[in-house]
Amino acid sequence: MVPFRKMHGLGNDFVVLDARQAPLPITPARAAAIADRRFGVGCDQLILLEPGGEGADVVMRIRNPDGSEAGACGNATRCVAALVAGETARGQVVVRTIAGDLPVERLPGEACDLWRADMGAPRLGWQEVPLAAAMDTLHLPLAAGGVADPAACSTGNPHATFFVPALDALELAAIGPALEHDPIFPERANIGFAQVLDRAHLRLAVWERGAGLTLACGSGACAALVNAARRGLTGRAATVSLPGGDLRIEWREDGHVLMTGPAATAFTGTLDLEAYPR
Ligand SMILES: N[C@H](CCC[C@H](N)C(=O)O)C(=O)O
Repeated sequence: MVPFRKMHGLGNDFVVLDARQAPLPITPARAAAIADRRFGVGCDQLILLEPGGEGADVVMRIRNPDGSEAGACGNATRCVAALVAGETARGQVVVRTIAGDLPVERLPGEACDLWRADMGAPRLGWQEVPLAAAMDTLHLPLAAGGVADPAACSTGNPHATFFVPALDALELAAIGPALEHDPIFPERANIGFAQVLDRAHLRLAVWERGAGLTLACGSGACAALVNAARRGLTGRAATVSLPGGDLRIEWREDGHVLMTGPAATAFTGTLDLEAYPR
């Protein structure tokens, strides 16, 4: 039996497995089976912890419920930092991902601690998102289901942000899949739908690559603020209100994006890996 920790960031939920002491055989098929909400434990992403090494406290690998690996997961970054900080009683944790090292700082709070992750600088070039051809990443020639003209960037994973007048008027589950899989995104993309409430407040819902609609998407909130600021719709800092709650996002003058929000453990348990497909 293998212990796991069920965590979430604003309801974007994770099964966290710990392979820091010994490797765990987690194939894409096994990750998908564990993430299944009926036949497995159920989660938006499966998070595998590996030993950190020089300059990082922990390595965080990220698998979507379809088994695909992602380079970033903002909400899980805060959760993993909270888990490691709880073990070490330190207020700073460096989480290493395949897209880079993310320093996270604990912000002690009355009701609950908040965690501020430095998600690094967004990648704004078409090849960095990536997109299928050279184009202006501020205005993509893409439209579907009543939305059009998104901006795109990478925050360690690919994001497109559509700016819409009324989020509630959209059937996101109807239009998300086709946009996620549009050939303009050679690695697919996370699709954000953002409503600008004022220059310091966005509403956002995200159809996540490999996962579908989630209650929150940390990297998507970072991408939405960056894309909004690039278009002059907001300043360089805003509250991003997602269905699961609020994140504070700041695109610092040095180019780094800071994401501040909560992290929580819902429960712990054990699972029999051999009961899941290899
Ligand atoms: N579905 C995303 C990974 C999870 C991102 C999200 N849960 C977050 O908090 O950033 C992708 O394939 O790039």
